[in-house]
Amino acid sequence: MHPKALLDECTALVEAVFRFDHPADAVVARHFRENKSLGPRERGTLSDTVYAALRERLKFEWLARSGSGSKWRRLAILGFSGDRDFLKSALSEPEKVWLDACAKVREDEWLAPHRHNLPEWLAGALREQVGDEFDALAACLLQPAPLDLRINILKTKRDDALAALRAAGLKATATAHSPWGVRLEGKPSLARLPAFANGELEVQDEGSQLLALLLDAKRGEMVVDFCAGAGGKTLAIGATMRNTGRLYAFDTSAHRLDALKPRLARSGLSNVHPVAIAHERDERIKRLAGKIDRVLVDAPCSGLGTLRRSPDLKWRQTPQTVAAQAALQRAILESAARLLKPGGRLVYATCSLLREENEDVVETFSAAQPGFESEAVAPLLQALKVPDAQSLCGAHEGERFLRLWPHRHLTDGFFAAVWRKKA
Ligand SMILES: C[S@@+](CC[C@H](N)C(=O)[O-])C[C@H]1O[C@@H](n2cnc3c(N)ncnc32)[C@H](O)[C@@H]1O
Repeated sequence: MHPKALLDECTALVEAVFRFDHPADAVVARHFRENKSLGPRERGTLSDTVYAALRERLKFEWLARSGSGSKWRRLAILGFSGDRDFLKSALSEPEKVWLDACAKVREDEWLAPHRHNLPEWLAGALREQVGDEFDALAACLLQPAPLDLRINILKTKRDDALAALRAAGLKATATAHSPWGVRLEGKPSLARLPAFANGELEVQDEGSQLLALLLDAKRGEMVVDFCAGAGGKTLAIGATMRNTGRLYAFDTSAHRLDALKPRLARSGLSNVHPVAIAHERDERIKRLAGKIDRVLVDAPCSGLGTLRRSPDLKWRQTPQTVAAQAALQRAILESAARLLKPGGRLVYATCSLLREENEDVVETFSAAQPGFESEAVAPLLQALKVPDAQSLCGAHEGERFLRLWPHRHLTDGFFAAVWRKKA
């Protein structure tokens, strides 16, 4: 594509994504569907440019106050991910002069928001939690996430998977904490690998793998994945159950559960039962009350632990949306808890970094439910032979909760708490 046409296309996509009426990945995917002639390299430039503009929005908007042309074009120029000379061949002379001036702004001229690129309410909440580590956390959230895979333990061993990936020319290493994880360098295309087609590998962040591990579901048990979505954790849990027992995958989105079906077929699991529920108090849940050994509540949340992958969330979430999520999280947790039999394990998890969706929800539940005993996470992970389990649980919280931070653990941000239902 001609440089001028590609920059125009980037500008249009930046404008569409910055309406923030839909998730950025959905807007980008729709643009690609509607423009089938775009090649892989052009698609790469378009999505990288849009994501760069989302990540560094405050810095770019500040720079874009000078210059000419539409704001969206200036953001697209600043975020443009392709070759510099290629970009310059699409620019007018005044734009080239402006871009050179932008490159000369010194580090000490930036104000704090231009460095952290977070809305003030979120920067304040994170600073309160991590203190001196705030700059490291903010810098980490501006980087793209690595590509993690989970091996299907029903079909392969990690060493064999690593050897196969390396033989295919990929740079693959074992993840530091998850026993099932493989981290890949770069953004290789995975579709062509036979190990994907035959269900030996799935894409899943290392942190997400640790949540499924923490449930510790066993052979022959009755287990519920209450907010299963497209089944990232369901697949891992089904494999730990060695394809025995019964694993219900509940979700209010039938659409998301539909996306689980081809993944299930690839995985070789036949113990999973997807069930679309109307809401968390659905009749079908009541029928299973008191019969379940383990329940995972991977609650709908702000997703602010995944900003490396979904930087639009920091602009789409507000204190009001977070408060609404927290209310829903409390309702789901309370309802899901009714499923457990005495001695059963309840795991509450989010991919949020905010106390309001994590510790606060947990404290409210514990106070209202004396029949549930809180269990410290670090010893549970140690028993599961997770290396450095204590370091994943945050010294300040007395190792009670899993607390994964992108800058500390190089995973997405995750939280988990565990209870045992008293006999
Ligand atoms: C964090 S996502 C789940 C991700 C999934 N567990 C995975 O590992 O891929 C939260 C899910 O909760 C679902 N959800 C929202 N409200 C719900 C409710 N009231 N009851 C059950 N699930 C709900 C959403 O549709 C969404 O799929």
